[in-house]
Amino acid sequence: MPYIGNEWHKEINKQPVVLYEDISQGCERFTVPVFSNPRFSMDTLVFDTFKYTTRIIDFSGNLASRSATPTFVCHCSGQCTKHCECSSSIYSPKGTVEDMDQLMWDTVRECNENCECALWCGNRVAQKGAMYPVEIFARDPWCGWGVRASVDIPFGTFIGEYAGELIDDDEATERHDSTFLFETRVGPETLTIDAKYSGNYTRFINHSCSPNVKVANVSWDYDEIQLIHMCFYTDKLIKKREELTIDYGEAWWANKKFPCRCGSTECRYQNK
Ligand SMILES: C[S@@+](CC[C@H](N)C(=O)[O-])C[C@H]1O[C@@H](n2cnc3c(N)ncnc32)[C@H](O)[C@@H]1O
Repeated sequence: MPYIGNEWHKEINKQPVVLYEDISQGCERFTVPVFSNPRFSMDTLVFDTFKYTTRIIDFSGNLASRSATPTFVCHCSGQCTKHCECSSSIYSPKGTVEDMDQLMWDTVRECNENCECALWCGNRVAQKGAMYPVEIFARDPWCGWGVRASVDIPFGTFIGEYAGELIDDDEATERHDSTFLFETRVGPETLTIDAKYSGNYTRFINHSCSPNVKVANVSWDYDEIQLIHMCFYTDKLIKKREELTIDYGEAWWANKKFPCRCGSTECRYQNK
C-alpha cells in the first residue's frame, strides 16, 4: 500500500474501480472491463439496459429481403495476391492498412464466404473481429464514458465494427435519441445503425477534433447487394491507456447545443 502522508486513505479511495470485469460477456476475444472514476459520479444505468453484441441486427428486415444473388468470388488458392479480382489490396502482409487515404476513398472489399481462398487469406481482416483489447473508462462529467486501449495498438490496425440494430429511415425518425445513430448502406439504400440498446464497445468512442481512429466502409457479404460495415482503424500508433477517438463530422455537430470537450488545440466546436 503506498504511503502518501496522513491522507493516504483518501488517495487510495480515489483509485478507479472496476465496475464490470467484462461487459462483452465473452462476445469478444478479450474482456472489456469498465472503470469508474471516484472523482465524479457517472450514469451507470446504461450498462443495465445495454445488450452487448458484435453483430449487425437486421431490425427492419433489410438484409433478409435481399435478392441472395451471390456476388463475384475469387478463385485463388491459399493467399490472395494483388491480382485477385476481389482483393482491394489495402492490407499489408501484417493485416494492417498502410495507406489511410486509400482506406478513406474506397470501399474495402474483403473476400467472402464463397471465395476459394483460405480462411487465413490476408484479405479477410475486419470480418474476423477485433483482436486488440480495449476498456471503457469514465472520461469526465461532460463526455461521459470513453474507450481506451489496454495495450499498444499499431498504426493501421482494424479495431472493431460499429455494431447495433440496422434500421430504415422511418424507424430512425421514430427513435428519439440520435446519439448512437450511424449511417450506412445496403446496396444503393441508405440505412442507419442504432447502437443505443445493442452494440459493442465502439458506441462508447468519443469525438475528437484530432482523432486517432478512422472509420471506413468495408464489405464482405457474399450477396450482390452488399451491406457496408462501418469499420474502425487506428490512424496512428496508440499507446496503452490512450483514449480512442473518431471525428463525428460537421453534420453531427451542426445541431448540438453543447461545446466539444475534446481538449485538442485544433478543436473546431468548442464555442457553441
Ligand atoms: C456515441 S456517444 C459516446 C459515448 C458517450 N460518451 C457515453 O457515455 O455513452 C456520443 C456522446 O458522447 C458525448 N461526447 C462525445 N464526444 C464528446 C466531445 N468531444 N465533447 C463533448 N461531449 C462528447 C456527447 O454527450 C455525445 O452525445
